[in-house]
Amino acid sequence: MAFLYNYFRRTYTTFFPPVATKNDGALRIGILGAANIAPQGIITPAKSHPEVIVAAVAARDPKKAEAFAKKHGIPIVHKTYDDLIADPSINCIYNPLPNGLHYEWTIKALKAGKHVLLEKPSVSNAEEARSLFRHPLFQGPNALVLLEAFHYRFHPLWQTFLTLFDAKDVEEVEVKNSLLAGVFPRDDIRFIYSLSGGTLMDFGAYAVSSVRGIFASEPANIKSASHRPMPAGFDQKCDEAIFAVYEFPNGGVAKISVDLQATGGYWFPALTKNWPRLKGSLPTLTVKLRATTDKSSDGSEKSTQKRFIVHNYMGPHIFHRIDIATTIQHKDLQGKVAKTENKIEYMKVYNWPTVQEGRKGEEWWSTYRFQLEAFVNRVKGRTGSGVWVEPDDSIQQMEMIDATYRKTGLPVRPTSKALGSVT
Ligand SMILES: NC(=O)C1=CN([C@@H]2O[C@H](COP(=O)(O)OP(=O)(O)OC[C@H]3O[C@@H](n4cnc5c(N)ncnc54)[C@H](OP(=O)(O)O)[C@@H]3O)[C@@H](O)[C@H]2O)C=CC1
Ligand SMILES: O=C1OC[C@@H](O)[C@H](O)[C@H]1O
Repeated sequence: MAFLYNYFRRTYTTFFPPVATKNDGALRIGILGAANIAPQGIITPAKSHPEVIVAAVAARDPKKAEAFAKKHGIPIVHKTYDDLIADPSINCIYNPLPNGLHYEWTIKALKAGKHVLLEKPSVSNAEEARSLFRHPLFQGPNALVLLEAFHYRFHPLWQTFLTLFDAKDVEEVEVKNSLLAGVFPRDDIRFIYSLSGGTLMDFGAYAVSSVRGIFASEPANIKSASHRPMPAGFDQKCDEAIFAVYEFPNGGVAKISVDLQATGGYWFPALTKNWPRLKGSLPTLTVKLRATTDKSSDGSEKSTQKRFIVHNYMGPHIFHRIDIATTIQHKDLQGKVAKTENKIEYMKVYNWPTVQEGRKGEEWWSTYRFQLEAFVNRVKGRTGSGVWVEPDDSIQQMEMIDATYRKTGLPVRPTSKALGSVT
């Protein structure tokens, strides 16, 4: 009972947090577009942050912007994105536009002197990423802050998980992310090539980012990559599902399997193959370490194999669990398995044990709230938890996405025209 009470209390507070009194010097954030993700990504997290005010929004249709502002209590509505960026009362921009517009509007915002919290994936491809993250604007003291919003990385679950093993010992990783068919219509921004859509750019970007984090390196080779195309009549340059196998420099292998329109998996497949599939909807990641062997003085051997399963690494504030499974095999002098022991432990992480500087956070903080804390700390020159998505990390992420698309035979997502003009 106490467990259920705590679960509901924590989850309720995540979505309806206490509203903090705003400090003098609070950052004033403007939102580009009345985006679906904005309430979750910035508006709710900002409520409990004493140093953040969501002060303005602009949308292509001013009426839509007005309605959005009214609903979320945003005081300023600008007629255009350019007006929002030019507003001298705004010092930070949240950019949740479709992927294909990330580059253009982020460069414009930075050039106007604003810090930018940029939705993932940062841009359309590695060419854009190099141009953006290595921009001369970031050189010199008091440089602006730009963060690719890989929110899951900022939650203590992810960072604690990474401390449970040494990256060089990882043998196999498997990431499965799927979403049941119909959640996003097939003409959604996620499936429009000119807006840099594609499953690999969406849920797939988390799969790529997480395996890079687990191996703490970039893949040496893409062994295979394939996709399920969009159905006839929809954008054939977009992947509805993506499957890839990567080989890492330590000899380990990662498999990703990501589907944004999952169907089937029921009894009577011929009748049910088009039914939306709920099973497998929780993003799940499995990590198998290389077995280690200890020899005793009498010549017998003990081999230990560890496996971790992380349930819902993408949204741990709603639910998560790490399963730590250990198999120990005792071998006799002839090398025959004399005894096998299986142990399983479960782990949940909602807090940092300590942070170098600043607030530790609350157990009800969402990934987005932890991310906002880190963003503000960086703008204010504080260390905080120390977690960050470094510029080279964002570039390498896009390099791996591009290489995967090439391997499938699909084109790399298109480079923005702004790359040549708004530099
Ligand atoms: N961090 C996370 O958990 C999530 C991140 N995302 C990321 O956020 C971004 C936006 O996703 P989401 O909020 O779901 O998207 P939306 O469909 O809500 O689109 C976002 C904004 O983009 C503009 N827009 C929409 N369609 C078009 C179009 N055809 N052409 C030009 N502009 C368009 C609209 O701006 P306007 O209001 O001005 O019309 C809209 O408000 C993506 O980069 C996505 O990857 C998405 C979901 C979750
Ligand atoms: O980042 C994301 O996370 C949640 C998903 O619903 C969405 O498609 C994706 O963009």
